[in-house]
Amino acid sequence: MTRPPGSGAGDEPMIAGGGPAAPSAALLAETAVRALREEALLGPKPGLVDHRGGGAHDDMDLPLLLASAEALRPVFRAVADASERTALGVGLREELGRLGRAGDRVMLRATRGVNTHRGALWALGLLVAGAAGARDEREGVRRAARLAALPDRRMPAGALSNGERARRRHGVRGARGEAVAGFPHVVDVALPRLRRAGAAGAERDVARLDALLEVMSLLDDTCVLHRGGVEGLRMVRRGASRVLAEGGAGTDSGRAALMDLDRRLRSHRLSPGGSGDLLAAALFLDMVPWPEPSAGTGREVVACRR
Ligand SMILES: CC(C)(COP(=O)(O)OP(=O)(O)OC[C@H]1O[C@@H](n2cnc3c(N)ncnc32)[C@H](O[C@H]2O[C@H](COP(=O)(O)OP(=O)(O)OP(=O)(O)O)[C@@H](O)[C@H]2O)[C@@H]1O)[C@@H](O)C(=O)NCCC(=O)NCCS
Ligand SMILES: Nc1ncnc2[nH]cnc12
Repeated sequence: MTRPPGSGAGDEPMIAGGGPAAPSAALLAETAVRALREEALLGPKPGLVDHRGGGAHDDMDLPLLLASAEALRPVFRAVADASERTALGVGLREELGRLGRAGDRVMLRATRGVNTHRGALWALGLLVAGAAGARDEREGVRRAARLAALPDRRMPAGALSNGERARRRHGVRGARGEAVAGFPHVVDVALPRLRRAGAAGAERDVARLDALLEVMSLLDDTCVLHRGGVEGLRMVRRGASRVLAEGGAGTDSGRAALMDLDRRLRSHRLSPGGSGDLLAAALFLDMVPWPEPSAGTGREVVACRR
C-alpha cells in the first residue's frame, strides 16, 4: 500500500508473532483527530474553512475547526472502547448512536453552537468503530457500513435535519446512505486518487487537494443542496471537474481554476462540507496502522458520476 508522504504509519507496535498489533482505542482516537486536523489545515480548499478563513461559512474559522476536532477526541475514544468490548450488532449500533448524539453536544459546546463536524463525526465515528477489531482496511470499512445499516431504536424523532430535507427533495442518499453503501466516495474515489498521486511522487497537499476535488466533482453533498439547490450542486461539481481537467491543484492553470471556484463558492455561500468530511475519512483510513496490509478494498473505481 502506497502512502502519501508524511502519512505517519509505520511506527506501529509489534506483537510477539512479529506482525503489528491491532491499533489501540487511544491510537484510533488520535488518528481520527489527526485526520480532522489535517483536513482543516489543508489549503486552499474551495468554499471550505482553511488557514485563509471561513470560506463559505461566516460562523467558522480554522481555530474553531481545530478546537472542535480536539473536543471530539474523548468521543472517538469512547466509540473505540465500546466497539472493542461489544460484538457488532444492534446493541453496539445503539451505543454508538448514544455516543454520537452526545458527541454532537460536545462539539456544539466547544464551538458555541456552530455545526463544524456533525457529518465528520458520523463518518469517522463509524470508521473508528469499524477499525476497532478489524484486521485490515477492507474489513474496517465493511464493519462500519454494517453498523450504519443497523437500526437505532433509541434515535429520538426530532425536527427534520437539513440533510434529510435535501434527501427527500432531491432523492439523494446523503451522509447516511454514503455510510451504508460502504463509503464509495472515500474508498473508490478519494483513496485511490491519494495513493496514485503518492505513488507518482506528487506533493502531499496537492494529492490531498486533488482527492478533495474529485470527491466534490461526484458527491451529492446535502450541505451544498441545502444551501444552493441543484444549481449550487452543479456549480460545485462542474467547477471541481474543471480544476482537475486543467491539471489539478499542482499546475498553474489548475490552481487558477481552483481560486476562481473558491471565489464563486464563497460568493454563493456554497460549502462542500460533505466532501471535506469524506476527505478526512480517507485520511483516517490511510493513516490507521492496520494489523494486516490489504491490497485496497477490492473495489475498482465505480461510476459515481451521474
Ligand atoms: C447521519 C447524520 C450525519 C445525520 O445526517 P442528516 O443527513 O440527517 O443530517 P445533517 O445534520 O444535515 O448532517 C449531514 C452532514 O453530513 C455531511 N454530508 C453532506 N452530504 C454528504 C454526503 N453525500 N456524504 C457524506 N456526508 C455528507 C455534511 O456535513 C458537513 O456539513 C456540516 C455543516 O453544514 P452547514 O450547512 O454549514 O451547517 P448547518 O448548521 O447544518 O446549516 P446552516 O444553517 O449553517 O446552513 C458540517 O457538519 C460538515 O461536517 C452534512 O451537513 C448523523 O448526524 C446522525 O444520525 N447521527 C446520530 C448519531 C450516530 O448514530 N452516530 C454514529 C457514529 S458516532
Ligand atoms: N474544512 C471545512 N470547512 C467547513 N466545513 C467542513 N466540514 C468538514 N470540513 C470542513
